[in-house]
Amino acid sequence: MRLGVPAGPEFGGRGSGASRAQPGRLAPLRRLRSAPRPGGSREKPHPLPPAVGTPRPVEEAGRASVRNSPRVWNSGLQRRRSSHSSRPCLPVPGRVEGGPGPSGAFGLPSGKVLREAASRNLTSASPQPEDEEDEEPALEELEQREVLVLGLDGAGKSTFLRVLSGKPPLEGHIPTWGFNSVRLPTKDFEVDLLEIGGSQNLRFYWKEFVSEVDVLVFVVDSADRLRLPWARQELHKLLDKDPDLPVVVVANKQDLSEAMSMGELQRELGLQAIDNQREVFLLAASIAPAGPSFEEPGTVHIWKLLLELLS
Ligand SMILES: Nc1nc2c(ncn2[C@@H]2O[C@H](COP(=O)(O)OP(=O)(O)OP(=O)(O)O)[C@@H](O)[C@H]2O)c(=O)[nH]1
Ligand SMILES: [Mg+2]
Repeated sequence: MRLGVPAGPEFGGRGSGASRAQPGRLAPLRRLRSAPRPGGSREKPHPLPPAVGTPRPVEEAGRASVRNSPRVWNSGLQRRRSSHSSRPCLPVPGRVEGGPGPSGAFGLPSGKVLREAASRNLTSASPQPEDEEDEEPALEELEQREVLVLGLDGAGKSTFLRVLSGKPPLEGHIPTWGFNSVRLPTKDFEVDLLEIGGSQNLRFYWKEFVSEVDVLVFVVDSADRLRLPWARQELHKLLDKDPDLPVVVVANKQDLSEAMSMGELQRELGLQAIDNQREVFLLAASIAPAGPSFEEPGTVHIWKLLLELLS
């Protein structure tokens, strides 16, 4: 088994990968396939035409629109992706950070549903009739990339989405009871990031979505030693579900003194054992360090890697 990229300076690492990387930097990691997937072996779920409209540079991601939890349903989804036909709606209260109040069940979004909601500037959407499928709104023309953000509750997923979209982290942990999404434009495409809450009753739904996205980001609380075995178990369930999906494991909360080293995390998460054909990265991060100021958001390097993988 090849243990990928040594921790070079460009990744903010310090050598063997056994030491803790600097918070906020890309950490020693393991890349098992040298080239990013340039639309290669894994078929894009939405082979859409090239982006239209005014391209915006990646650096402007902070100004991206944030769509907090549009209430959407799965209507129309089944027609594009057959595997969606069995996708369940989340039988959970609809309260999501910044989103509408509790009422009824959520159907989790995928790119198409998110695009529909965004194009209509909706925070909630009703089921769409079948014959609207052919009417593609302007936003539908934009090329999309989809990233699923998972991890145990409290790992930092919502914080990641907030910081990426230029918002300050929230004080304390406000659990996501359904999903949470953000769309970030780049000059070449738009990136939809979808968080599904990490509480135990929501983890069941994670696997329904891994085959629908381009990259999986799995956020781990590096200081949560006790629950690491659960994180490992959930991560490997997802890996088993889609053997080709590139995975970025974010070892978050590296600012905490009790945070595990990258070597330890690599071992405890069982990353060495992962199939050589898969792209797997382990990145150290402090997405929202508890201490005073920090120079750059802890998301910068994660975002750069995502862009590389999605290009
Ligand atoms: N010390 C420290 N705390 C962090 C960091 N990132 C996030 N947090 C905190 O971790 C807590 C949980 O963050 P969330 O983003 O809400 O966690 P989540 O993964 O979305 O959790 P669920 O929605 O319940 O699945 C919050 O209090 C954050 O401020 C970090 O890098 N360092
Ligand atoms: Mg959350």
